[in-house]
Amino acid sequence: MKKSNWDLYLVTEAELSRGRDSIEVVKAAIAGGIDAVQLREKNMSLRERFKLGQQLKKICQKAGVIFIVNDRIDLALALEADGVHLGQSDLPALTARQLLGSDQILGISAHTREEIAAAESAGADYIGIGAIFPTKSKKLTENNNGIGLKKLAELKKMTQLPVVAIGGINESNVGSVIKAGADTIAVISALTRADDIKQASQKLKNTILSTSSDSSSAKFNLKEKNFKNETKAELAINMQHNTLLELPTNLADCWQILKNSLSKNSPLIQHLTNNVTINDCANVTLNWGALPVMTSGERDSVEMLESASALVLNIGSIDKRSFKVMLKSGKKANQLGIPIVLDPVGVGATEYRTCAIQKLITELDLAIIKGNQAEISILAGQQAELKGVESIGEYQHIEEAAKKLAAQLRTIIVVSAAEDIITDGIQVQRVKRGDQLLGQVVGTGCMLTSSLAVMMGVKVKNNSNFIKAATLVYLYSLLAEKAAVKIDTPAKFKQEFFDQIFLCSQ
Ligand SMILES: Cc1ncc(COP(=O)(O)OP(=O)(O)O)c(N)n1
Ligand SMILES: Cc1nc(C(=O)O)sc1CCOP(=O)(O)O
Ligand SMILES: [Mg+2]
Repeated sequence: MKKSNWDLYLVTEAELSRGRDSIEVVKAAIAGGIDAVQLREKNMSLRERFKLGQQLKKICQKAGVIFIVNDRIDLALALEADGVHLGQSDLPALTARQLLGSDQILGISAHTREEIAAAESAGADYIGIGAIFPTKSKKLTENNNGIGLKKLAELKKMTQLPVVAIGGINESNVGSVIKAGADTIAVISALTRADDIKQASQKLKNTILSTSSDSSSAKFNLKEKNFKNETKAELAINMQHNTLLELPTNLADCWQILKNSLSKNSPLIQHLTNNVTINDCANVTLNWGALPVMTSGERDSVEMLESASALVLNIGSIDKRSFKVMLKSGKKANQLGIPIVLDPVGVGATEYRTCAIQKLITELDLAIIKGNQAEISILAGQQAELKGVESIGEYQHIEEAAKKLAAQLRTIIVVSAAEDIITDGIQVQRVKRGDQLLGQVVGTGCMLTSSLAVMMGVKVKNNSNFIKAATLVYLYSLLAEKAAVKIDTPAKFKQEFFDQIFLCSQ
C-alpha cells in the first residue's frame, strides 16, 4: 500500500453494530490491531457523517491508523482524511485524483480488467475487489453468491496494485482469501457484529499475518535458493544494484519516507551508553544522517533532551552513577514525549544489572527494547544462558517470549539473532538476513540499538513504530550482507559496513 502495510481494514456501519456506535466499534478494533478505517455509514446524512468523521479521524490519527472516507471526496477533503474509497458509480477516479492531489490515498472498486486498468491509469493506490462471498451487509447488484476465490485470483493477476478483498470475509474463510492473493482484508460484520470486537480483530489479524507469512516465507526460501547458486562476483553485482529492491515493498516505502525526512532534518540522538562501543554508536548514528550526542553527566543529559529526538539507554557498563542518570533522563524523555530505545546488555548476568533493568522497565515508557535471545528471554521471565553478555543456548520459544513481553510492556521488542524477530505483541516480522561477520565485530548489537533510535527519532506519518523497527532491522542486515560481499575479515568489514550505511542514506 502506498503509505504503509495494511492487513486489516474496518469499514464502519453503525446500523450493523448491534446497538454500539461506530466510535466504540472503532476504538475496540484499534485496540485489537486494525490498520485502517473507512467511514461508510450509508444511512447517515452528510452532516452526520461529517460530525462522526471528525471524531473518528482524531481517534485514528492518535493511534497511527489510516482513515479513509467512502464515496465522497468533498467529505474526505473537509475532514482532511488520509484518502477516499470510490465505487464505479461515484465520481471518476481521474477526477478524484485531480481533486485529491498526489499524497492522498485513492482506493477504487473494480470488477473487470477494464475497470482495473482505468483505476491504475487514473493513479489509484489500491483496488477493492468484492464481494468475495455472500454478504448481508450490502445489496449486491449482481452475483449474490459473491465472485469467489478463483475470480479474485484472476483479477489479482491483472494488477500490480495492492488488492483489498471485501464481502463476506470472516475468521473461517480469511486464510483462503489471503492465499488467493488478497493483500488486505476489509470487513464490516466480522468486526461490527462481533461479541468482543477487540478480540475478534486480534484473531482476524493474527490469522491474516500467519497466512501471509507462510506464503512470504515460501517466496523467501526461493530467493535464498537462487542466492546460493550465484557466484560471489555475480552476487556482488546484483547487490550493488538491487539492495533496496530486496526490501519487502512496505518496508521499502517506509525507508523512502524515513530517508527523506532524515535528509531534511537530522534528528539529535542522545545516548547514555557503554564505554566499550560508544565511538561506534556515534559513528553509525552519524552515518544514517542523524546527530549523535553521547553526554553522560546528569544535568547535561537532562538538558540535552530538550533538543533531542530520541534517547538510547544502553546498560553495557552500568554503575550507580550512570543508572541514576538513565532513570532521570528517561523520565524527562517520557515527559517530553521523546522515544526511548533500551538495550538491556547482559541482563541476568549479574544481580545488579537485573535490578537496574527491572527498575528502568517499570518506571519508564519504552518505545523499543532490543536484546539478544537470552536477554529477551530473561526479561520475559524465562530461563536463559549467558556467558558474560553473550547469549548461548537454545531458544525455541523466543517468538512467544518476545510477543508476551511486547504486549505486557506495550512496546516493540527486537530480538537480534541469526534470525531477528521484531514484534509489537500482535504482529511479528522475522528477518533471516545479515552475515556472520556481524558476530565477529564487537558493538554491532549496540550499533543496531543506536540505529533503531535514529529511526524512532524520525517523525513520519502513517508508519507505526513496528514498521519503522522492522524496516531498520531488515535494512541493517541487508547492508551487512552487502559489505560482506566485498570484505571477509572483521576489521575491514566494520569499515565497509559504516560506508554502506552512509551510502544508503545519501
Ligand atoms: C475496501 C473497499 N472495497 C470496496 C468497497 C465498495 O465500494 P463501492 O463499490 O463504492 O460500494 P459502497 O461501499 O459505496 O456500497 C468499499 N466500500 N471498500
Ligand atoms: C461494503 C461492501 N462492498 C462490497 C463490494 O463487493 O464491493 S461487499 C461490502 C460489504 C462488506 O461487509 P461484510 O464484511 O459484512 O460482508
Ligand atoms: Mg461507493
